[in-house]
Amino acid sequence: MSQQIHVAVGVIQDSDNRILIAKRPEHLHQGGKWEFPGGKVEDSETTSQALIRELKEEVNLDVVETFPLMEIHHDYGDKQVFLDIHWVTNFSGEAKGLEGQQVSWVEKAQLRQYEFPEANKAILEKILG
Ligand SMILES: Nc1nc2c([nH]c(=O)n2[C@@H]2O[C@H](COP(=O)(O)OP(=O)(O)OP(=O)(O)O)[C@@H](O)[C@H]2O)c(=O)[nH]1
Ligand SMILES: [Mg+2]
Repeated sequence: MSQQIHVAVGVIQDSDNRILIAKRPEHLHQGGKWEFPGGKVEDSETTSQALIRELKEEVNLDVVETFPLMEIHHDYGDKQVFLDIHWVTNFSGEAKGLEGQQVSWVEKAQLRQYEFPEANKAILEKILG
C-alpha cells in the first residue's frame, strides 16, 4: 500500500456562524468539488504549522487559534489520505481565493447542498450533528 498523505484541514467559522469553503480546481485530485481549506503537511512542520501556512497561502487568513475537531483516514483508491481537521474560530483578515479558486462563506444549514470529496461526509456529520 502506498504512503498516506497527511493533510491539515481547517473548518473556519466566522462570528455569524458561517463556514468557509473553497472549490478545488478541476485539474487537482477530487477537482471541481468543494473543500475545507488546507493542504499537505510537509516533513519539516507540525500539523498546526502546516494549517497556519496553508490558510495564509490559499485563503489569505491569519490563524490565531485552532482546536482539534477530528481525524479521518480515507482511501480513494488512487490516493490514501489522513485528514487532520481543526476548528478555526479565531483568525484575522479577509478570505480571498489566492490560488484563483472560488471561496464562499456558507450558512451551516446550506452546507449539504455542496458537493464535497467522499472523506468529508464524516466532517459534515460532525459539524451539523
Ligand atoms: N484541503 C482539503 N483536502 C481534502 C479535503 N477532503 C479531502 O478528501 N481532501 C484530500 O486531501 C488531499 C489534500 O491535498 P491538497 O491538494 O489540498 O494539498 P495541497 O494544498 O498541499 O496542494 P498541492 O497538491 O499543491 O501540494 C487531496 O487529495 C484532497 O482530495 C478537504 O476538505 N480539504
Ligand atoms: Mg490545498
